[in-house]
Amino acid sequence: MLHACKGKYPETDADSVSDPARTRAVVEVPVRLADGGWSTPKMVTFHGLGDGLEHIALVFEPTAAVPLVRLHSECLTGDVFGSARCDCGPQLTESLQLLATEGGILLYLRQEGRGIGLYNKLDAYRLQDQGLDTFAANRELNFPDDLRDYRSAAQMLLALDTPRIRLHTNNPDKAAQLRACGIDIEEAVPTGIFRTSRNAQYLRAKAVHSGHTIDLVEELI
Ligand SMILES: Nc1nc2c(ncn2[C@@H]2O[C@H](COP(=O)(O)OP(=O)(O)OP(=O)(O)O)[C@@H](O)[C@H]2O)c(=O)[nH]1
Ligand SMILES: [Zn+2]
Repeated sequence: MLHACKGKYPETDADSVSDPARTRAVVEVPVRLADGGWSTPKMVTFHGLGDGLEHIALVFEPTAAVPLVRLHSECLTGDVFGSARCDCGPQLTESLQLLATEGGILLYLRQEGRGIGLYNKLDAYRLQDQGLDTFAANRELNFPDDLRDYRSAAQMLLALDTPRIRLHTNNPDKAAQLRACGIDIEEAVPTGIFRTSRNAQYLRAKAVHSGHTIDLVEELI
């Protein structure tokens, strides 16, 4: 049973999520890995996710008793086109390789632009090109710093019978929100730091404004 958690913005989203979700379909999808090999995780869809979005899980078996789990928020520019403005592409590549090697679950969450959507993210990029950092650009567009709410992720984990996890992230908000929804996080396993001259300011802003565990290497910034 899902812990009744209020989510991040209870004032605008009054329903607490306490209803369980259930899996809908399971299909095998062969995916190409960074090392040139292949893996065939199970792609899982769901009924009853609270936010109504088409999130998917990729389950790499065999999973450990306490599996490694990556919550990856959608980034069309980085994940699909390899944009160097952020670190999303390399993080996705890293997590797929790791999960294929040791087993675990990737939740691919349809939270483009930290929840503001693709067009708004591209508007925010234009403001960043004028000098605002990624969080100030959100605020200039009248959005909060980060709109993501992970209640559906908690529902997905419980539907997969995975209430206890090791979470692959540098983002403390992901762990805090999952815990508030009753997910037991045994350990936060940090992701790699994929810093380049093009994304250094983006990584710096994440460390400074949202507490990501990313070392600041000032000479690159
Ligand atoms: N609003 C906004 N969103 C961005 C920007 N750059 C990347 N994103 C989004 O940020 C999110 C990054 O997702 P993740 O990599 O899962 O999350 P994270 O907060 O970086 O945390 P970890 O990678 O788990 O440490 C994606 O939804 C991207 O689309 C930006 O400049 N503005
Ligand atoms: Zn990105």
